Amino acid sequence: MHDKCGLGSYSFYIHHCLSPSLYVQTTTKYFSLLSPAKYNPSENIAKCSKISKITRAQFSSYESHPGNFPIKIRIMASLISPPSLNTHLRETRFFSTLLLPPRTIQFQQRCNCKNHRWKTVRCRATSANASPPASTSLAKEPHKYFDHVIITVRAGDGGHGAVLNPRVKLEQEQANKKKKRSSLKRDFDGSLILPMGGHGGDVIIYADEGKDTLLEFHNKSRYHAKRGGNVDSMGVLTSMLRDGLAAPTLRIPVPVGTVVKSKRGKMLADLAQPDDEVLVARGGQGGISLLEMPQHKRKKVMTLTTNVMRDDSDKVLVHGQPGEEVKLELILRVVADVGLVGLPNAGKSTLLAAITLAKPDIADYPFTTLMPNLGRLGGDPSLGAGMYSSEATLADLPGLIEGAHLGKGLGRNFLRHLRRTRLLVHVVDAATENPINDYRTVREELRMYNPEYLERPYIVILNKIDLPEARERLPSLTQEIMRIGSDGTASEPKPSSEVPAQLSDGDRNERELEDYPRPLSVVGVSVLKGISINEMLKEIRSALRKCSDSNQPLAFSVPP
Ligand SMILES: Nc1nc2c(ncn2[C@@H]2O[C@H](COP(=O)(O)OP(=O)(O)OP(=O)(O)O)[C@@H](O)[C@H]2O)c(=O)[nH]1
Repeated sequence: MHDKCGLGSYSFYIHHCLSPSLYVQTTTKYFSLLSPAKYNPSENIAKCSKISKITRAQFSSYESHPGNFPIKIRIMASLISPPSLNTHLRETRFFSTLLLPPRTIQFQQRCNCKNHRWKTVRCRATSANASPPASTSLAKEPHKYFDHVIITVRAGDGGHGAVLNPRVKLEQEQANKKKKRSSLKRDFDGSLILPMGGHGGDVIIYADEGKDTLLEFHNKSRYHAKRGGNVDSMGVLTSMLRDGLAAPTLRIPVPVGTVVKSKRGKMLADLAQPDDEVLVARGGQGGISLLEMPQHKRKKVMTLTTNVMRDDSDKVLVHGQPGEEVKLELILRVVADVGLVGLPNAGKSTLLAAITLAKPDIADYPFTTLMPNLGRLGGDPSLGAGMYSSEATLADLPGLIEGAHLGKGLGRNFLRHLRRTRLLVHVVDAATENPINDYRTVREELRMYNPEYLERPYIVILNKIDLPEARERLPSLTQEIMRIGSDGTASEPKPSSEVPAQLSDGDRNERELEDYPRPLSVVGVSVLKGISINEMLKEIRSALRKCSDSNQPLAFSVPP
């Protein structure tokens, strides 16, 4: 609960299921101004009757998370049709203090039992701008939340124009005109250029290299840009009047590789490069200013300017336009050239730490890695100018186990992070009971997720050859792995875009692991003890160059 709440929007977390016929009954004298209001789910809006000075209040944004409480209802209170700008400002200040502080709120819900027609539901109120209570599961299980979130953004409303009284200004100006001197600016058609309310702030989402995950958006899922400034006037036309200040654009940073979708699933942008950005909500336009004239003077003044307010309906033009509000789905797809896959404990994180500056968690228990870790692999200086072609970003993904595609272990959601990779590095623990079986298990899980992954070029790293049982088996394991797969396509990988055209879905499902390409190479290493690391690096770099030569889809363009 937050003490500081002004005029604006509030979130009510209701720890009970609510029926659609919801009536609001509040306990504090402040909120009782809003009651009773009927929530209408079909329109998603409910208007309060005009009570006291609050002329409009509405429910908006009814969000229900299936099987997951609380239900969130936002109430917005605002004024309509202020008689003039000055009174509007006074009233806004008045309400800001009047609404302090809403503490508890009771909702009454229709009850099924005969004795009680109404059931009272007590709720907590927080400011919509403040963070909702931090979810414990978010802290305990970040891997479930780091790459997907739904947020709501609202652009700023336009600032209000002003209703101005020209008093003697226009007559004065007429006299000045005769002397060829004018203090008021005019448009080409002769109408006065009167000040406008400031434009509401837009909302932009941009890719920031400093961000890794979408976790913070689970704590704060609503973003509001500021509203434009009102025209600062005392209601009198002077040549000193200025436009209201435009509100700054609200820029929301997200990790590189974030896909922005509208709530209906329409793709808005793929922010795959640093500083890529997308405008997601436009701020409202500022209101215009008009001259207020008594009826008998109107005809005369309208010969001088068209900016004369004719009737009450013109007042709408003085109000700033509301800013757009949109619900967005953010999906993070890690941007990496190389994806490390393998069973838990195979040594993927140790490998990443050995060849890049990344510092992932390493431990001898499964699922140490909960979220993808990224590391940057430098180019090979011996290649001269071509060294940049072997630079790459490596992503260490959480381990896969048999049945991951059915949700076992950490599930298979991480596999979406392989989508942008152009090379896979399959790490196999060569010291286990049956490394070939382990290898097949992971390949099978990849196939179940997306058969296209098996057509990507890949190399196999047989790890832990410092251990005697692994060292002895290395030649036979290498041979056996090279036997699994078909010829040709691995050494000359086809662009992934070509593959769906060649194969129908039915064909893909019937294909065995043996029908997919063989690895480009199999290398035995010990990443912990530093055995054959250089040989492994050579293979990774040469595979990367082959991918570039064959125009594989790149995670992002390699620097020239
Ligand atoms: N003997 C030996 N142990 C290794 C080697 N590489 C890694 N290990 C050990 O294997 C264990 C697991 O290593 P990780 O790098 O955490 O394995 P991972 O594949 O990232 O595991 P998850 O995070 O569960 O996916 C750690 O105790 C490492 O010290 C190696 O070359 N030789």
